Amino acid sequence: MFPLQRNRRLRTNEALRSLVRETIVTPNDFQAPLFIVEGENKKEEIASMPGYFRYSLDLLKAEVKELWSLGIKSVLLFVKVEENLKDNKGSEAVNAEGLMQRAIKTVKDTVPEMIVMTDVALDPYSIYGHDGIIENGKVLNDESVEALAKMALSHAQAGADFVAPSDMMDGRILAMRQLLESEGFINTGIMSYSAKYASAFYGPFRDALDSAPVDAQDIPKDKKTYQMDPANREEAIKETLMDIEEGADIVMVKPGLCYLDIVRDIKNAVDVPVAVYQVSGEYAMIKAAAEKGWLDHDAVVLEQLTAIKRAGADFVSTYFAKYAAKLLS
Ligand SMILES: NCc1[nH]cc(CCC(=O)O)c1CC(=O)O
Ligand SMILES: [Mg+2]
Repeated sequence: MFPLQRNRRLRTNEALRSLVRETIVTPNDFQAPLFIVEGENKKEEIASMPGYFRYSLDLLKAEVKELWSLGIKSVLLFVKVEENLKDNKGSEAVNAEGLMQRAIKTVKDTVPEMIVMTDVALDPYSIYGHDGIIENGKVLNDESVEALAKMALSHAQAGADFVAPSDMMDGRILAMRQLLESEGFINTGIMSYSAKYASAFYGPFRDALDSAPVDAQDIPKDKKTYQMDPANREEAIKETLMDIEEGADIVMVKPGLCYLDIVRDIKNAVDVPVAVYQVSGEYAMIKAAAEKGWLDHDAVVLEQLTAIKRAGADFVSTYFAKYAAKLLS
């Protein structure tokens, strides 16, 4: 007797494998997060993210040109805010001459076609390292939403193509959409971090921006009252459907690898593009294991990006964007 199906036949050689391959990853699938710092001629490596840097605006230009030349068509901007500019309300976030607002203009002036998305959350601007305003030991929802909507408007005014609220307050997408519409920014999109988990994988990011929740009395030690419980699945669909109803153009699942079941659930449930954020801790894990010689760095990078896309991501925000684009070229 012979086997009725010889599945190995389709795996005989690379030509055949590539013919029947279900998921192809290209630089079109990547969005590059960028960390920006005040000053000149600065390219600072982030200790817990080897090979990843914070750039001052002058050096940002060359980086953005290189990304574009490699086929990466979108960036997601984050700023490291000077300590003396931080307060509880994130007042600096709406400064028309602030670092973010100048960064948006710098990117658009350098490569006008580059799609610029901006992180909207108060944590880099907050003396307490929280995404919203704090009062009596609690993160206020509605007051924070009001501040976040103004922040989004300020980014739109500076020229952002999309704002990307990462704060997980309730009702912020509706508030942002309404404010943007009423101010004439009808074409500014919203990419909502709609299913964002209270994950331990954000540590290196908080090092990069010096934005971790501070350890002080009456300040919440973590973000569990607004970011989602990693144990929850159904809730991710509820959160995401609500954000779409409120006006989100793109929804996001974050982090990536531990949440690919959520990615597939959401891909099946919605008819808008689904983004996935492969976060800083995921980057750091691969770097650390590769540094020790325990994993094949390049193979693992491509395998993870392929897996995220296979799970249902329409694109991936990834610190490997530039590197993987080079690998693929
Ligand atoms: N709200 C800000 C924000 N936007 C993206 C990340 C994490 C990204 C990463 O780890 O790569 C965070 C940190 C956090 O929520 O604490
Ligand atoms: Mg929500």
